Amino acid sequence: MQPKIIVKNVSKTYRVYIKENGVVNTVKSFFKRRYEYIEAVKGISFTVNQGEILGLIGLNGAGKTTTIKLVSGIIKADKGIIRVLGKDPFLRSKEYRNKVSLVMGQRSQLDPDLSIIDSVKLFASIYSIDKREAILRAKSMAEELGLSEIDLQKQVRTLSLGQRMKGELILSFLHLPVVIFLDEPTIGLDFFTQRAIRNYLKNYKKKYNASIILTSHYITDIEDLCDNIYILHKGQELYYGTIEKLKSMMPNIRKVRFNASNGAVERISKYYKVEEASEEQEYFIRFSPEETINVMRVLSNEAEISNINFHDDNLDIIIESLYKGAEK
Ligand SMILES: Nc1ncnc2c1ncn2[C@@H]1O[C@H](COP(=O)(O)OP(=O)(O)OP(=O)(O)O)[C@@H](O)[C@H]1O
Repeated sequence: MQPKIIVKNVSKTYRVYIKENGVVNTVKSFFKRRYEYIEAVKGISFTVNQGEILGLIGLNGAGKTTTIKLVSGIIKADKGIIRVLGKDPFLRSKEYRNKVSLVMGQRSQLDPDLSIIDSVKLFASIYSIDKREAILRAKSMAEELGLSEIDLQKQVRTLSLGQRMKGELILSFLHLPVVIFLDEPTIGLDFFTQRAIRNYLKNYKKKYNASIILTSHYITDIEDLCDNIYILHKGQELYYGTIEKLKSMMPNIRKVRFNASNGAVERISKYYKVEEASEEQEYFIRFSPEETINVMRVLSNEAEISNINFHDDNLDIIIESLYKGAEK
């Protein structure tokens, strides 16, 4: 069977107008505009089969949202081929729109003045779904997501972020799409809401054999949901394949995170490369499992350590190492 989503050698460059400072320069730029070119995505290729979830991973600005916009047909690629359900998504035919859905975690389709159920009724008429059937679907989806009947009736602007996101999903899945694009669907949500959304997506994929592309900065989303991952770095492919293959490709890495004084860090640095963590006075060392005893010895000899934490070769450590390798 043909993959439901095909992306072949796709590139996208944005042209940004450079605004000059000062009156003279503004007048000059009226005649000769200066532009900067941002190569957001460079020659990316992947496919998504029926019943598959592909996770798009990358640092801020890596090109994830651009990729989602290209594949969903919001913007046009400069180069390459994109096919979704055999069609060019940029043409956005009615048939295509009826089978596809796009959820952007940071942009809402819900009208803040209406309730979720009112929006559901509106969407039902747009997608020509029987109103009663749409309400039944919405209620059953709400139950699965842990959203109460009362929440469905409340004005959207009074709902919490998590409740709104659940409403967003109900609306986006109402027409039972078979291809779904999700850009950071769990952003800013608490642990329980994230889990409810993950379970919902997993069940939906299974029930409707849907093909899904998802971006997320949360490694749990990626590990829990994705059959394949595509790691983007500066608009290009850094890795494409399963999580298991990625783990088997990388040397076994462990990481210890600890708090220590500056003096202690200096002493430990004689033995191991100490890296700064995001929090103040927090540091970490990467090492192979065979070195564990030695690392513990160095740390206990050289410093008064508070708050020590060991991690095994978690996916986040592996991906971080990949990024570091790409920077060398
Ligand atoms: N409409 C636009 N015009 C100009 N440049 C853009 C536009 N959209 C994105 N970019 C640039 O393209 C690059 C990729 O951006 P993109 O939003 O795709 O990254 P991302 O991986 O989704 O980032 P984040 O994780 O921060 O959301 C960035 O340098 C960004 O500034």
